[in-house]
Amino acid sequence: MTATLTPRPDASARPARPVRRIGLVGWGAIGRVVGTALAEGHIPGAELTCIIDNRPLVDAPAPQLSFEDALTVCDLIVEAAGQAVVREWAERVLNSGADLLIASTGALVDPELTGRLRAAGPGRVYFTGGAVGGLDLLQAVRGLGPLTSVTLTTTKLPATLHQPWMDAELTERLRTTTEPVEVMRGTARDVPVKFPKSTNVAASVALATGDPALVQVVVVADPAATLTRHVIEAAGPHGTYRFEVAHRPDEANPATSQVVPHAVLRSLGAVVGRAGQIL
Ligand SMILES: NC(=O)C1=CN([C@@H]2O[C@H](COP(=O)(O)OP(=O)(O)OC[C@H]3O[C@@H](n4cnc5c(N)ncnc54)[C@H](OP(=O)(O)O)[C@@H]3O)[C@@H](O)[C@H]2O)C=CC1
Ligand SMILES: O=C([O-])CC(=O)C(=O)O
Repeated sequence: MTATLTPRPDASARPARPVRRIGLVGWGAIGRVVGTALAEGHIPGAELTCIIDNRPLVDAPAPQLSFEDALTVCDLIVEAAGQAVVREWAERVLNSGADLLIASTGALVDPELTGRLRAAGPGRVYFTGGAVGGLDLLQAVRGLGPLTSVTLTTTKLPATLHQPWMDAELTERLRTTTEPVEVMRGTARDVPVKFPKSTNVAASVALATGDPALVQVVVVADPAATLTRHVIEAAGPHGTYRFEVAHRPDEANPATSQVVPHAVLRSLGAVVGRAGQIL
């Protein structure tokens, strides 16, 4: 085929990419590490413009703003606060024109919300792989056709899995067990809602593999789990896949693995990346 193609404008004539103005939601286990790294200039092309958090902050390296005010000054919001924030704010962020990077992926198993987010804009929505790996490969495998089975087994310290909806017997079992206890078995549609601060990974696997109902999730409380474990096993006509990670939990918030803020920074680096980096 022959075609007459217009030459690309000279690079020097193109405007330089503006530094992205980041609004960080959540100054907790994830947010403090992300915000400190941003304030120290570790992510080329991104500056920490403001922080949004429920509590008054005394030690923050950027001004604390309300969500409404943040949307008037930021062009990329990084969510590290919780699923409720995604439900309440994601659509407004995108409609304001800002992009959104989500850590609390569990909110995204709700098809009504994801439908609204797909229709919103001009902002774009991104999610971080967070505590699990292999998602890029699982996304690529979908190009070959659907997977036939996906399982995630998450094992954590019992205290990080206790939930207000649990009955007295299960609560006591989690408090006293000396052995692993299976606390829930379900799909990625159901599990992240039941453990909103500790099984977002199930939703992340579902986002990568394309169907929350296909992802079988087993949640295990193990008093010996000084490392948090996530095992993803998937199979389809084109191959079989297994990814296993074991993370040291954050000291202040052991529901969250220490690696997660660094996964957020890695995702952010890819979104805002500059010439001079291999992305
Ligand atoms: N994708 C993944 O692999 C992972 C995702 N996550 C997600 O990230 C979230 C944050 O994790 P982590 O940093 O460990 O949690 P933390 O509880 O340590 O910190 C969350 C911070 O956000 C604040 N916050 C909560 N709701 C709001 C709100 N509506 N507006 C402003 N601030 C708010 C909290 O304040 P307060 O305490 O007053 O509510 C707290 O300061 C988790 O809830 C989970 O959903 C976590 C781990 C892994
Ligand atoms: O940090 C982790 O290991 C996983 C986690 O809390 C989550 O997925 O919500």
